[in-house]
Amino acid sequence: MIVLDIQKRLLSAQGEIVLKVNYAFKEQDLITLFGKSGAGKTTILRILAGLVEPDFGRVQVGDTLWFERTKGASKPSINLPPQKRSIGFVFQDYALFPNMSVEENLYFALPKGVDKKKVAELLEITELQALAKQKPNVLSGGQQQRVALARALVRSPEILLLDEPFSALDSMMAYKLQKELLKIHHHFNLTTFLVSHNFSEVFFLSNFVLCIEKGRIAKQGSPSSVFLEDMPSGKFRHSGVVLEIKKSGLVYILSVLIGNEIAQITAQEEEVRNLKSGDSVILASKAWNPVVAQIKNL
Ligand SMILES: Nc1ncnc2c1ncn2[C@@H]1O[C@H](COP(=O)(O)OP(=O)(O)OP(=O)(O)O)[C@@H](O)[C@H]1O
Repeated sequence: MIVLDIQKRLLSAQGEIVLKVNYAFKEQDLITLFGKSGAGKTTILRILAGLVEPDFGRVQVGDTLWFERTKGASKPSINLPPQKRSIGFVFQDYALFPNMSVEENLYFALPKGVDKKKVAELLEITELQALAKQKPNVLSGGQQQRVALARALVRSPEILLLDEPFSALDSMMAYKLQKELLKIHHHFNLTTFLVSHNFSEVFFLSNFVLCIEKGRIAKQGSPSSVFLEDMPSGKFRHSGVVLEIKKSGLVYILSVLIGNEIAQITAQEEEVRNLKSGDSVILASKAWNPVVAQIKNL
C-alpha cells in the first residue's frame, strides 16, 4: 500500500485552498489524477517525490515512512529527501541535459555501483539504441519523451510519476508511447501516478482514477465507475472525441476519433443535441445499434 494522508494549504488564483488527501493506493496500479487546472494534482506528485512538504500528515510506502509530521509539530519527524525516495518522474518539458547524448543522460542518472547494463536494458526496452549517441535537440518530441522515461527508470524506482507526459505530442505519437508506458509499467512492476486531462488516455492506461476538485477527492474508482455512471452498457464500448457532426436527411452522421481510428455512426437528433466537436463521448451498442453518450466533465 502507498498511504498518502496529508494536508497542505495552497495559494491559488481564486484564493487559498486546502489540499486534503487521505487514501491508501494499491501497489502496481496505474493511477490517474484527474481534475481541473489548479485542483492540486501536480502538488500531490511533488509531495510524493519529496519536492514539496505537506503542512502535516504521512506518506508511507509499504512499511517505510517517507514523511511524517503531526499536526502542530514544529517540524517533520521524518522527511526523506527526493534522492532517498524510490521514485522516477517525467514532467511535460522532459528536462533532458542538452549537452549530453541520450546514453550520457541515462548514465548521469545511474547511481554509483549500479551495473552499466541497466542503461543498455532501458535503451533496448524504449527502442532508443539507434539514437544512443544523439543529442536531445535532434530528437523528435516523442523520442525525447522516451529518453525522459528511460532516465526516470535508471534508478529502478518503485513509483513512477508522470505529469501530463503526452500532452505535447500528436495523437499518433501519444498512442504509441502510451502502449510503451503500459509495457514498462508491467515489466518493472511499477506503481504509476499519472496526471491527465485526456479521457482516452485515462481509459486506455489507468485502472484507478482519483478525481481532485479544489484540493479534495471528489470521486474515486475505476475509469468506468467514475466517468460512465448512467452510460449505456453493451457488448462494445469505446471512448472517443467528436470530430464532426453532420446532418444527413433525417439523421446525423457523427465522426468520432477512437485511438487513431475515425468511426462514423448515425445518430438521432436527441443524441447529438448537446454535443459539439471536441466533446468526449462513449460509443456503445444497444440491440445491435450503435449509440452515443457524452462523458460529463466533473
Ligand atoms: N508549494 C506551494 N505552496 C502554496 N501553493 C502552491 C504550492 N505549489 C502550488 N501551489 C498552488 O496550488 C494550486 C494547485 O497547483 P497544482 O500545480 O497542484 O495544480 P494542478 O491541479 O496540477 O493544475 P494544472 O492542471 O494546471 O497543472 C495552484 O494555484 C498553485 O499556485
